[in-house]
Amino acid sequence: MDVSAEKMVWALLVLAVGAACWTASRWRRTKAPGSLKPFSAMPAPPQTFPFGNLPDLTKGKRLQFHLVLHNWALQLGPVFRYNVLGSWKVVVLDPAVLPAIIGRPGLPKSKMYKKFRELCAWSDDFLFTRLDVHDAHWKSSRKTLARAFSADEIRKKFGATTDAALELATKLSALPPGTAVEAQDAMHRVTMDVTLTAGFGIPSNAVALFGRPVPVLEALHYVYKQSSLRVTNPLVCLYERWLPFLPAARENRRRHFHLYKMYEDMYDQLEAKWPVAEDDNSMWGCLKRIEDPVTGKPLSRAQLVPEMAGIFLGALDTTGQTCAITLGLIAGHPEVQRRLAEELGTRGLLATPANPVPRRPEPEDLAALPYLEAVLRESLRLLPVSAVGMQRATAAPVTDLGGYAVPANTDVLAFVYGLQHSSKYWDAPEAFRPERWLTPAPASKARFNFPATNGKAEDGGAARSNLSNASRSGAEPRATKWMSAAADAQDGRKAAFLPFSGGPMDCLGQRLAMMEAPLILAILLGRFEAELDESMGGVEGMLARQCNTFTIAIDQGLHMKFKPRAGWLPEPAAHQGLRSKE
Ligand code: HEM
Repeated sequence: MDVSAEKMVWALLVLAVGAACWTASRWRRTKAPGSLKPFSAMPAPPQTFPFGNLPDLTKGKRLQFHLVLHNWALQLGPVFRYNVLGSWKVVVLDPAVLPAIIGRPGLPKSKMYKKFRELCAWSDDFLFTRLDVHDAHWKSSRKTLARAFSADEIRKKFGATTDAALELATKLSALPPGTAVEAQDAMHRVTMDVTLTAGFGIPSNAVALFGRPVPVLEALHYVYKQSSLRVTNPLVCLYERWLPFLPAARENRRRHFHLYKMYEDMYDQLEAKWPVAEDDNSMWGCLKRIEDPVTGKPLSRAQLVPEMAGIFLGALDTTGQTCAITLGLIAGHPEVQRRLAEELGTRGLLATPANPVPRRPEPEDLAALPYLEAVLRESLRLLPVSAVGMQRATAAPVTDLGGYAVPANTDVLAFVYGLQHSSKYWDAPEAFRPERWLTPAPASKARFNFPATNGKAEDGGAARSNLSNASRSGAEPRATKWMSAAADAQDGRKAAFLPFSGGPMDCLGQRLAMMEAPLILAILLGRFEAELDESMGGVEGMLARQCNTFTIAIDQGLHMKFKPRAGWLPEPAAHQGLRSKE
């Protein structure tokens, strides 16, 4: 055979193999309904008539829905279903199946949101707005908002975050020795100040009011808790709908309207005071530039208030809880705290008698704190704020989920807590071991890093996010990359770590979160030794009180003491952000 004929044979062979792979993958995607196992064959926990599994889900005083699901997953495997009031829900924690839920094209989120809204909201509510990739409005909004999360924009928020954390440090240092502080509340104040002042240009003084109530936070937390309660137990909202004059129903309605009113006020302040310049890529600037995909015009007030509320909601508790929980875990593991202090010391960020006023951190410091990064990752693995995970609903009558046919309109859950606690992917999954993130992958591979991009548009989400780089890198579109990482199911760090979700709808603010959280932690831990208050019963006591109130939280408070480090001279508060009247 001459050379050209041989080349031809090889080319044909390659084409034939390519065609076979393509056909096989098409066949897999369009597998005939008959080749799927029936929905009834999917494992399920035993039910109690007539409420299905409701008694299990509502048992006990705490909202520990994620722990009930985890327990079922241990018994039933990575794809199972449970029943509440006659309606089936599917739970998935198999990385190979997750792309069919949250990858592209994935399942629509809007159907699930519609149900959620019916359960939890009292009007055409402002709480949940961002729908799904099948929605032209979502596309237009995500693309425009991405500029607000570019590396340049995140760098701009570094100063405001530093100010807010330093101001909190000053407040903590003024407390009488041994005072216990509710760490979740303290952290929410910091993230609220950062989001409002640096994100929207709205004056905020939640940290300055430390020790006194902040109405927005109180309203938000009430609404979160009540909404989580109603999702776990839909009977609550049924009887409230039928008996709206009940005191509990009236209180819930009142708080919802209070929160909506606050959002409206916030919008009015912005509209009146902050006209948006062409190059304004603040959150408010980007929101104002979103165009209605149907009319091509900027969004109306009625469309923008929910968008603004969505960002506010996405930014506050998620990062605040992550910081608080990480502090709690560090306080409960003195050896981790010691090692962190050493690392901060190498950068001049630790208060000591020889360094009484640690310098202000610079953006570049974060990339040089690999152990802090490992601690944060481990905290996001052990207690991910979105513990229950990503909820979607099937659109088509038969969807292939792990080989099972799932009927249309079924709720499906990509169960993050179960995935991140699976012994299939993690050694000793219940242990807090930051070291698992240090080897064998060098810490330099993924880090807190937001290089200047000179205004180039980019998605602030996973494409270039720090934590998710473990599973995504290079130029490949992120959904594809993430899916192939999911297929590489042996390394938990690649396949089974989704605190910010995955696929096209992943967290838009993750890069901001991964600037805020380590910076706040570095500032506080450089100045204080964190301790759990005796009332917590140690780290075991803290973990036993984990609950779900929209984000994961520690029920009845995460009470901690912050002992100033020897030699530290507290800096005067240098809050340079916008202040509102106290
Ligand atoms: C540690 C902190 C955070 C965690 C763990 C977290 C986690 C998540 C998760 C799990 C989702 C759901 C994605 C899905 O449904 O597939 C999400 C969505 C979102 N997050 Fe975050 N988040 C955090 C911080 C933030 C911050 C600081 C912002 C800033 C505004 C933010 C903005 C958003 C937005 C806008 C979405 C909706 C994305 C979309 O629909 O396209 N998040 N986040």
